Amino acid sequence: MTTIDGPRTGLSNQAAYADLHGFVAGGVSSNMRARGIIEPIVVDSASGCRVRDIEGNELIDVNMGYGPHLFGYADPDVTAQIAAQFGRGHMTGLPHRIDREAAGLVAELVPGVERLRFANSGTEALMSAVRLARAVTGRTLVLTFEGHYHGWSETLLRSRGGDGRRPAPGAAGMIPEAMEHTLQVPWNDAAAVEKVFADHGAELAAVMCEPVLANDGVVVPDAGFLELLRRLTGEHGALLVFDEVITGFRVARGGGQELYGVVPDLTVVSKAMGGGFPVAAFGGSREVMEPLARYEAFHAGVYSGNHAALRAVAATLAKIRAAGALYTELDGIGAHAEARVREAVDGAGRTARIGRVGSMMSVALTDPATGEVDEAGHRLLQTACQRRGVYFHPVPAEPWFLSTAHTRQDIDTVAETISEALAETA
Ligand SMILES: CC1=C(O)/C(=C\N=C2/C=C(C(=O)O)C[C@@H](O)[C@@H]2O)C(COP(=O)(O)O)=CN1
Ligand SMILES: Cc1ncc(COP(=O)(O)O)c(C=O)c1O
Repeated sequence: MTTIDGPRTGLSNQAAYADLHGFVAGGVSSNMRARGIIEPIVVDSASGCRVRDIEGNELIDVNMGYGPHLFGYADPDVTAQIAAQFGRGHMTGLPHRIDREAAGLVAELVPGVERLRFANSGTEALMSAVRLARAVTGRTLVLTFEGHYHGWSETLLRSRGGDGRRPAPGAAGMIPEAMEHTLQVPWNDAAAVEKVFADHGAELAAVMCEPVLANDGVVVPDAGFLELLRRLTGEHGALLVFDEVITGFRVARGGGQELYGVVPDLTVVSKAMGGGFPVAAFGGSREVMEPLARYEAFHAGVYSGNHAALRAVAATLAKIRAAGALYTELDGIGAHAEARVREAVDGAGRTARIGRVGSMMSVALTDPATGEVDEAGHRLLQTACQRRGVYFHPVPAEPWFLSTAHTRQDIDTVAETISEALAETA
């Protein structure tokens, strides 16, 4: 029986990460996550709000795996149930008794979901949601917003900006025509949205957004903006799609649509839904999902809705549903973090842009003269903090994701570390 925690190799983080590059192209299986590694760190284990690297260092983590862990790493309630499912068979490819419980919980907690399909990742779910919107409306055009990330599929991986608001493909190897059916406008730009509908209203299959932008720092919708999207899509026969991969079960029990009281036609959820297990879902009203119920629209995936994933969903959502004061608690932790980080930055005579909704918070050092994000200064701060036992993402666009595992003392330690690091990097 091989143990999962064999003896440490004795390699340094640097040496182990260099070795890893010999086998995993880029050292990590995501370009997005490769940006998160300036000073190499190779994890040995994680629990609560801490990761331990292979050198034996323990760090307080506020990136927390990019958002799935409302209750911290290795939550015993969820992990015990997933482990038990593996012991009972976790992938038969057949309908399972856990399917009803998991789907029922999503439908109960998310206002806009009556019926859904499960998938393995947010990218898959969003790709499928857009395909369904095109099938339902018979149209192809999709309106997106700058900075909003909807995964890396062929028609959704966009660059910023774009002539005439048509973005360029976001990666090498994408077909040049990949964005032919995609428009993009700045977030919170009501005039630009109105113009798109004036010019293309009859062609639009969908308008897609993160109800709270979380991939370009945390930027909330302007008052009335989501309502504008809801009104215009309704008037023009387009579907409103909320990408709640991050905000779902994070900013409120029912996600951004509950927090802001705007219900989309299609919702995509992932991350917090599975408590860190890879799983996603897209869903909407019975009517919108009917083409899939009749197999007239297409979605597949041999692992979609596998029993381990749905056990993770059922365990996580049952815990969320039962925790009456969860979002008050998470907001309290976030407010404490915001206050202490502001104190640390002010105390160092520096400036920062902080955006926060509940336990999701972006912190970006800024140039006091221009107010623009100081990317280089932020990276220096991040490295200095990581050396002192605190990990946050070196790219300021990536939010902090706090959890019930973060105590006030942990947050105070993070803020004190930032103070020390700012003094060092002044
Ligand atoms: C709002 C939103 C997301 O934030 C999102 C994924 N987010 C991230 C993906 C990362 C990665 O590919 O390693 C890490 C983070 O940059 C980011 O949170 C996705 C794609 O989900 P997935 O990565 O599961 O295919 C869709 N919508
Ligand atoms: C040969 C082959 N390629 C691709 C896929 C798609 O993989 P997934 O279902 O994980 O998306 C499958 C799934 O059965 C397959 O058999």
